[in-house]
Amino acid sequence: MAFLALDVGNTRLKWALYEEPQVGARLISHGAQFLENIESLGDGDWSRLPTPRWVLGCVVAGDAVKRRVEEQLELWDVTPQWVVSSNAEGGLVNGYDHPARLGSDRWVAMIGARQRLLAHGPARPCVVVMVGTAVTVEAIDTQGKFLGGIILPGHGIMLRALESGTAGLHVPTGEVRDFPTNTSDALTSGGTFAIAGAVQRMVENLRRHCGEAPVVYMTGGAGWKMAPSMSTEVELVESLIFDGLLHIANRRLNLAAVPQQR
Ligand SMILES: Nc1ncnc2c1ncn2[C@@H]1O[C@H](COP(=O)(O)OP(=O)(O)O)[C@@H](O)[C@H]1O
Ligand SMILES: CC(C)(COP(=O)(O)O)[C@@H](O)C(=O)NCCC(=O)O
Ligand SMILES: [K+]
Repeated sequence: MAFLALDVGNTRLKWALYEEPQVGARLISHGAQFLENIESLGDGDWSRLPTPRWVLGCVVAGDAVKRRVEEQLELWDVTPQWVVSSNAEGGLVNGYDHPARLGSDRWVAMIGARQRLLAHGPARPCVVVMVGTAVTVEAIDTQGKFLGGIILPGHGIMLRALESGTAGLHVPTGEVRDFPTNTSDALTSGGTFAIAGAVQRMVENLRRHCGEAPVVYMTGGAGWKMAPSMSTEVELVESLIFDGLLHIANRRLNLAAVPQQR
């Protein structure tokens, strides 16, 4: 009874097909598609998959993109479910002023992070960094309360903003250097340090608040590029959103399977 998990961000749709909607289920297949290529999924990558019985996803790319994804899902006789951030789910309490306005990708990644943390040891504070189109850095306390988080531009947006707002910054990608001595390295290092510095600051905020050093998990399409340049120890977990979706599906479907009380 295959389960398809979807993560639709502002740049790419990521998908993963599991043998069942169960934590620890075997991964059958996975992939990613830029949003402009969504229409190729139904006749392409997805046409070769075993039919999923359940589809659960998070989408932050807007309603038009969501509809385009749903069109591709018509390949199968399955109604997708989309996560909406709530007051509490999967061991997390949502401290956002308006919980439903929290990006569902952020919520799902935090659920994946909290479950991972508890599976590996005693409860601790946790920072979750997602490096995608935008970068988000979330703070979760020892009890599993999401205290709040920050949103900053991703590498690509920072560079495009600088390119479009100046005359002299059209240069190839550079290297991350401690002391950059050319424009390319200055831009690449600037973006990287902006993200690394923001993470460092949130780690300090959370350590001060909880009185204990947090675990830091990092995920997102550009996480592998950022991880080596962090000033604090981070664990790169590419599957954080899918882990969260599996956990949510597992809980929801098991609850649904409990016979109704009469
Ligand atoms: N193979 C890749 N293809 C495209 N973008 C990539 C790739 N690897 C890393 N990236 C970077 O990751 C970012 C997109 O990450 P992703 O997690 O897909 O974002 P989102 O969830 O916002 O769609 C891009 O800004 C790009 O810089
Ligand atoms: C912050 C985000 C833009 C991140 O998007 P992404 O980089 O994953 O494409 C997305 O989670 C979003 O639109 N959030 C809604 C606003 C909020 O979380 O406060
Ligand atoms: K994302």
